[in-house]
Amino acid sequence: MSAVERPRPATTPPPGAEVPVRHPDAPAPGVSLGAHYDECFGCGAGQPHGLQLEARAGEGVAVTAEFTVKPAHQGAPGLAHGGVLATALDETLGSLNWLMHVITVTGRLETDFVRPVPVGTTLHLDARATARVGRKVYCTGTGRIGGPDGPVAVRADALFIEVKVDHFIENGREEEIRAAMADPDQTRRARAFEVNP
Ligand SMILES: CCCCC/C=C\C/C=C\C/C=C\C/C=C\CCCC(=O)SCCNC(=O)CCNC(=O)[C@H](O)C(C)(C)COP(=O)(O)OP(=O)(O)OC[C@H]1O[C@@H](n2cnc3c(N)ncnc32)[C@H](O)[C@@H]1OP(=O)(O)O
Repeated sequence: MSAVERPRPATTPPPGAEVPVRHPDAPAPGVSLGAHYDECFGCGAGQPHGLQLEARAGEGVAVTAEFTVKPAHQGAPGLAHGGVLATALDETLGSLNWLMHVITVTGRLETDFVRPVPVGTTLHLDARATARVGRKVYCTGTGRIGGPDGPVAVRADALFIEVKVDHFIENGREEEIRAAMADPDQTRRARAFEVNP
């Protein structure tokens, strides 16, 4: 099959896709984004074994983040589990929502594991949105070890799909949805994504 006939990978934007736009009210570069949900396994402080990943706004539609691998994140002895590293990328890519003021969920996440990541390592992550087509946001990210300019240990290309807050209200377990809706701070955070003039 020639390159022309081969189907385009789902994470590769089609020609003519829109360039993602930074929302005018997006947090300034360097500002910490905080957790979108306190119980989130990726970023919430309420999950002791979670990643507790901390993301900051970057320039344009980009973010940076750090995550330190804990003993609870092992796959092989002394090494991070690949699924945990994919979660770190997923969470960092998901944080791009704050920059565009949209709510998106992961549709597809393609991850390359390039180097093993030992327990105790701080993974320096970055992500940027590369294209938008309708509800689809194309994005890419890397995780480096030894510093923000260190070698790449993991990388991912992803396709996120825009949803409304109802996506969570209709699909989440009632107990947690009720608690989230009763929490004014949570409602404020969800609104910050949805207001998109
Ligand atoms: C007040 C209470 C509220 C509390 C809420 C709290 C906070 C909310 C705020 C923010 C939270 C949001 C994000 C958090 C950030 C980071 C966390 C990490 C991110 C995640 O971890 S998030 C969890 C994992 N994620 C899922 O749980 C998704 C499960 N899934 C679905 O819910 C559906 O599947 C959905 C909605 C994705 C699509 O469903 P749908 O019916 O709406 O739309 P449809 O299928 O028509 O797709 C439309 C176009 O996307 C293309 N498309 C879709 N899926 C594709 C795929 N997989 N590959 C290639 N293309 C795909 C189609 O081909 C079509 O393309 P086209 O338009 O070109 O035809």
